[in-house]
Amino acid sequence: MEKAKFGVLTVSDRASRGEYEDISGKYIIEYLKDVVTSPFEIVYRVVPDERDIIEGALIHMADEEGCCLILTTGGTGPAPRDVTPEATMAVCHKILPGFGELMRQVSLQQVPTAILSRQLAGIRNRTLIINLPGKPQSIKLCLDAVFPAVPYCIDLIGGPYITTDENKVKAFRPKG
Ligand SMILES: Nc1ncnc2c1ncn2[C@@H]1O[C@H](COP(=O)(O)OP(=O)(O)OP(=O)(O)O)[C@@H](O)[C@H]1O
Ligand SMILES: Nc1nc2c(c(=O)[nH]1)N[C@H]1C(S)=C(S)[C@@H](COP(=O)(O)O)O[C@H]1N2
Repeated sequence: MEKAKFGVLTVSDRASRGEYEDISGKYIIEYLKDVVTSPFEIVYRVVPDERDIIEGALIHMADEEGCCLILTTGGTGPAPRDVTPEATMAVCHKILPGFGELMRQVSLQQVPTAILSRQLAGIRNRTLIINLPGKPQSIKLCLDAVFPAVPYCIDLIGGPYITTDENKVKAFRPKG
């Protein structure tokens, strides 16, 4: 079975400077280890809220490392330095609006300020990129909502066959 590579990109000025621990990126890694049962390795990076650096990291993870999936956390809000969606849009060839719509919908049940997140998802060649908010408590909620569709999306872009622990996330493949 082909070993998948998953990119985890934390976008945070303060975490990148070491002013606080990157809890969100670590939660994402724990989530993947908990849920995904097919073989994979993680490519992990923490970068500041700088559009060029975020784009460079996304392109490196997609084109050089060959990640089939990149999960970003942070920088999706309306503050002047929040530019993760712009960087994601710039490197993607297709946008998948359903991911952001669903994640905001489930997040709204947790906090009314979920509408402030401009998080989106898109495809760069054979890589699916998904933005998650920076708040650690948003990670599981957002991933639980969208992850059932992630393995099939990776099938459709020609990536490795991803399987999950069905007790945690039931991957849905329309063609069975
Ligand atoms: N990677 C992370 N690990 C732990 N907590 C985080 C992380 N990213 C964000 N947070 C928390 O969520 C809050 C809102 O996230 P947001 O991405 O807007 O951060 P921010 O205030 O712009 O921080 P930064 O200066 O690090 O970019 C932060 O103030 C912080 O408490
Ligand atoms: N599930 C969930 N979504 C959430 C939040 C949250 O606490 N939980 N915080 C919101 C807030 S307050 C902001 S400003 C935006 C953007 O956060 P970011 O800049 O850290 O990505 O995400 C929103 N989405």
